[in-house]
Amino acid sequence: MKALPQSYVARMTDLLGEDSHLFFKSYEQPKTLGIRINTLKISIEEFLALSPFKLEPVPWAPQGFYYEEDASPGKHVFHTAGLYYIQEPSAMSIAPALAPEPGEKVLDLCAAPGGKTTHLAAYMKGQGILVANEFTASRAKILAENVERLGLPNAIVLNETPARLASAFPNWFDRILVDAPCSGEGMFRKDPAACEEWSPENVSHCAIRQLDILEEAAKMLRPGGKLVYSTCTFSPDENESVVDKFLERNPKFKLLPFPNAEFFSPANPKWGNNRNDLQYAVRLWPHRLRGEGHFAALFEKTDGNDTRLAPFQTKVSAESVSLFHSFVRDNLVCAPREGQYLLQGDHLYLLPHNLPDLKSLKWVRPGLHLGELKKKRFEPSHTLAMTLKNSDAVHYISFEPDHPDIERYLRGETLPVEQEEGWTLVCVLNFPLGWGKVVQHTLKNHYPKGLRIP
Ligand SMILES: C[S@@+](CC[C@H](N)C(=O)[O-])C[C@H]1O[C@@H](n2cnc3c(N)ncnc32)[C@H](O)[C@@H]1O
Repeated sequence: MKALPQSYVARMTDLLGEDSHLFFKSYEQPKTLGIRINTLKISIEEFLALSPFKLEPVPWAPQGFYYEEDASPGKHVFHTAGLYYIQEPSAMSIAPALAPEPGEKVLDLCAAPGGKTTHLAAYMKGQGILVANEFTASRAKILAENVERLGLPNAIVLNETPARLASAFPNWFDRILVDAPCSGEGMFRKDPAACEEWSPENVSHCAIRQLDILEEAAKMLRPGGKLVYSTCTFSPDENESVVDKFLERNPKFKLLPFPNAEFFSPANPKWGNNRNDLQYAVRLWPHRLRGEGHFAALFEKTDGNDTRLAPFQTKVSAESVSLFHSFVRDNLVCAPREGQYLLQGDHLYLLPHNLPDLKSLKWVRPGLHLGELKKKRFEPSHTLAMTLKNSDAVHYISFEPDHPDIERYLRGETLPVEQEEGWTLVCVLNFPLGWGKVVQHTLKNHYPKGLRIP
C-alpha cells in the first residue's frame, strides 16, 4: 500500500479523533473480497451446494459472500455462465436498500461496470424496466457485457449525460440509484490507483459534480419514488454536505432511515450543517465492518407531478418477426417474452412494453438483443442464450465444469457430438454458456469471437 496523502491523513485524523488509529490500522488489513450470487440464474442454496469456493455470508446482502484470497472466482466457468458477480462486499449494501419490485421502472444513473445494476436486477426478477446508464462510452460497453453475462432480460443500456436523460424521462422512474463518481477514498486499500489520483481539488470537483447529478436525478423521480445516493469516499464535502445542499434546494425530498442500518454507522449531522435527519444516512467504515468505505442515503420524493410519456413507436417488418417466431417454434420450448420489437439494421431487439421513445438518446442496448436476420433465416444472439435456461431449449448439451470440451468450446473450437441437428445451447451443469449449431455430428461454435479464450 502506497503512503496516504498527507492532507488526507490530517483531515481523517481531525474528523475521527480517537477512532483514527483504528481507521488507519485498517489499511494494514487485506482488502475484502466478495461474490454475489446471481439469483436470476441460480438460487442461493443451489449455488452453495455446488460452490467451488469456501464462502462466508455478507451480513447485509442475502446474495453476498466473502471468499478467500487464494480463490480465483473470475477464472471459473461459473463466472462465464453468469452465476455470480465479483463485488466488493460494502457495495452490496446499496441494492437491498433501494429494493426495486418486479414490474417497476428503475434507473441506475452511474452504472458501469454494473455491480449495482445487476444486483438491482435480481430484485426485479426480470420484470419491469431497468435503465442502466453510463456517461463514459468505453465503460458503457463493459456495463453491457456484464448485463449480458448475467442474463438481464429487461435492461436497457444507455450512454448519456444525466441532463439529457432528465429531459427524456421527467418524473417517470419509481426508483433511482445515483452511485456517484467520487474521489474514491474508500477504495485506497482495494485500488492503489485511487490513492495516487487523489487531490483536495478533485474532492471539491467531485462534490460539485455529485450535486449536479443528483439534481438531474431528482427531476426523473415520480412522486412517492425512492432514490439512493451513494459514494465510496469518506470526505464529508462529498457526502453529508452534498445531502444537506440537495435537501436545501429540493424541499420535495426527505431522508428515510437507511435499510439494514444496524450493520452500519450513522452519518454525522455535524459534517452536514447539523441537519438532524442526516443520522438516517449511513457510513460504512473499514475499521467497523468487513468491507471497504462507503456512504449511502435513501430519499423519498414526497410531492410533484407524475408524467405519462408516449411509448416508443417501433416499426418492424412482418417478415422479420415471422423469422424470429419460426426460430422460437423450432428451437425453444418457452414462449417468446412479452414486449415490442425493434429492428436496427438486421438486428432484432425486444423492448419492454411502455418504454418511452429512445430515438434521441445514445444507447448501447435498447432492449434485449434477440438476434440477427440473415438471408431469410434468424440467427439467435449470445445475449438471448444468456437469458435462457437449458430447459427452454429444444436441444442442449451440458458438461461438467472440468470437462475438457468446456474449454474447447470457450476457445471457439468445433466439437464432435451425438446430438440431433439444430441450434443447441451449450451448458455447464445445465447453465448456458452460449449457442452452437449441430450439423452432421459436429457442433459449430457460435460463442462470440470477442469473448473467446485466446
Ligand atoms: C462509482 S462508479 C459506478 C459504479 C457502479 N454503480 C457499479 O456498482 O458497478 C461511477 C460512474 O459514474 C460515471 N461518471 C463519470 N462522470 C459522470 C457524470 N458527469 N455523470 C454521470 N456519471 C458519471 C463514471 O464513469 C463511473 O462509471
